Amino acid sequence: MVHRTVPVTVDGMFVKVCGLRTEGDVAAAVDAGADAVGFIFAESARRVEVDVAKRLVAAVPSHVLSVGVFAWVPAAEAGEIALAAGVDAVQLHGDYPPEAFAELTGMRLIRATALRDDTELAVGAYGEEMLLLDSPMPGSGERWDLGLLARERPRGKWLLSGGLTPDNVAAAIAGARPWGVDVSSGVESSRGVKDHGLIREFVAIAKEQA
Ligand SMILES: O=C(O)c1ccccc1N[C@@H]1O[C@H](COP(=O)(O)O)[C@@H](O)[C@H]1O
Repeated sequence: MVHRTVPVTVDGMFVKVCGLRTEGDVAAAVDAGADAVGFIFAESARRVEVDVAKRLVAAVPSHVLSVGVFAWVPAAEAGEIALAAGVDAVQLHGDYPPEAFAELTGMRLIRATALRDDTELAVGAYGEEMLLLDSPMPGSGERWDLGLLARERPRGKWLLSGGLTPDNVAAAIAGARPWGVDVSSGVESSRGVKDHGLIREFVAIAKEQA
């Protein structure tokens, strides 16, 4: 645990809104009913510095999970930044082996990966609390072939992500049947700039699908 122990109590579909950069973004996501909010520490137009993230995390109520998002950095480095920012959980994107997750024992973890033939689909296999299936280009707004889930799909706390929008999230949930969804690009007016109306719309539609 990084910041505080927040049991994830979910009302219907778990919804994470990611890439928040301002207090207004946090308020919009929380007021909309998001279960989790994400702050990007990876190379991105959405990246926030640790001191900014710390301020934003302080504005997240205790019933909402705050998540630090990292990509292809050493796990220990991600853990240090997460601790400094005070987020509740660490989301790791990349081909991290189980040993990398083991370095973060005690933290709440989200294992983020694109779906490939050899992807471990058992949620918790690497010690993670949630599994996130995303497009091969995280944060790009690109969709991926949900038909790949026909062969095998995860069970339990897994999140669908990659190119979701208010217009396509209902169909995506119906097809993939995830435990939760995660969005960034699809609730923006331009890259890195959140549209609060789209956040409200996305969360409301996703929550209706449970
Ligand atoms: O949002 C980013 O820029 C980003 C950068 C590096 C790793 C992950 C990133 N975001 C994650 O991507 C999905 C959202 O994807 P989309 O924009 O909705 O297609 C979400 O899991 C973010 O945490």
